[in-house]
Amino acid sequence: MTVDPRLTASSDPGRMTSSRLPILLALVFSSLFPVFSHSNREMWFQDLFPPNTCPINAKTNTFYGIMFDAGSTGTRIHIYTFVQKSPEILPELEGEIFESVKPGLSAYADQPEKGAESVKRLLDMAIDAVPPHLWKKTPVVLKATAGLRLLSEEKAQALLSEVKEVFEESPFLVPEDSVSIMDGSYEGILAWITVNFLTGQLAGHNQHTTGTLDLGGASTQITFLPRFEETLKESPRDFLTSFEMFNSTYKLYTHSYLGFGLKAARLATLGALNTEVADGQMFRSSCLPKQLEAEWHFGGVKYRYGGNKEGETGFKPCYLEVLKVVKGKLHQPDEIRGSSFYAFSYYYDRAADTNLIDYEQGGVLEVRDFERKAKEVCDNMERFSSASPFLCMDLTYITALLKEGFGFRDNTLLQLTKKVNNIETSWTLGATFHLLQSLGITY
Ligand SMILES: Nc1ncnc2c1ncn2[C@@H]1O[C@H](COP(=O)(O)OP(=O)(O)O)[C@@H](O)[C@H]1O
Ligand SMILES: [Ca+2]
Repeated sequence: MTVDPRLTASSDPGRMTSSRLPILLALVFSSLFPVFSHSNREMWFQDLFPPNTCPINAKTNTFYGIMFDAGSTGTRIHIYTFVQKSPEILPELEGEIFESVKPGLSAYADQPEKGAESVKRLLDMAIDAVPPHLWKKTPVVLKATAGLRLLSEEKAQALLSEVKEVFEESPFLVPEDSVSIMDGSYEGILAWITVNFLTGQLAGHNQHTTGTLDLGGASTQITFLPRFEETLKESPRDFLTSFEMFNSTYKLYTHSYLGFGLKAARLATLGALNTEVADGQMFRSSCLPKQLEAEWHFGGVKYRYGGNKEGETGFKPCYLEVLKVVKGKLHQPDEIRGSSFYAFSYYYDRAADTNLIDYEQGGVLEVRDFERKAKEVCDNMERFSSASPFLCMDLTYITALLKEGFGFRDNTLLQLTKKVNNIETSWTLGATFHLLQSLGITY
């Protein structure tokens, strides 16, 4: 029995990452907001927040932002602390408190109150973390991703309105639209903002920004800043989005593929995605251990699945099965073939599960490393039988998605990083910047 290290990592309530990023952030902010100067007292956030809320005479100020990520496999709270030490000094992103619960909201499709309860338990942490005098000024927002996108409108709305009620009963600031399903393209853009902000790339002239790959349970995103005219010309219109943040406009390539997250891909490989599942129906695959027969609940449906008892198993037949799921289904922008990308979520988890990277430190991999590991696991399933029975399928899917789906080269570099300077590399930070910007909150 292997323990998912994420479970231990996230079962530490109130874990405070008190990282300080003063130098880095000062650099980022000062180049993002070149208008800043001591003499005219213009502030870095002048364009970020309306002038009437700029705390020109404020002393040390701490302000908070609470962002919930209602993912398909879990709900996570991110409580960000920002400090404005004096009007002359740039505010710092001081730290983040992070906690998560499983399962995700969509698992409560038929019990929306219970779903909202799981959110409330996380929100109680914010009550402890944020000083009472700041509660009213601290916005709380929840954005749901693919899990809720896949539910019926009615079930999704029932969950969202229960959560809204929890927010409204809390002492925090509840903006309009505080509970919603996020558009897939925002997920990609906001994660891109987070990563490039945390790595200081937004400070320059966008020369060295890094693209991002997110592999969730139900959907997957790819986002990068195109460098070549060709990419802009050849990409489908709705893959290109202009986005304003920190006083700059970014024209990004981004797309969210619904149904191409790791768990949805398992169902697709088994032939069980978007089909009526008959009672007792068995779905078999050459990517699973021969003798396996088991049940799996996903999105409120029970699936029976198993290995190819009589037939083939192993990497080759598995790759062919998985290929059917991705081949020709994704747009392949030429310019990404040779670039490097940040990759998170299940890319990270599966790489860590198979010791391709260190669970805490992350690491840098080439696309071919996933293929090598997929072969090793699929061709020796009995050796990996203590791990998830889906390990072979997952690694093979990741390999096929990267190579045949997006069209990456074998030697494309992937940077797997869970945290930069102790802050989670999640779309939630980008979303919090956007939130603060729209609310004009500074303390
Ligand atoms: N903030 C986070 N920190 C660590 N892991 C995360 C975080 N957000 C998502 N993950 C990982 O992402 C994967 C699932 O994505 P999820 O967000 O639940 O699905 P989706 O994005 O499709 O709604 C899991 O591997 C989960 O552990
Ligand atoms: Ca996600």
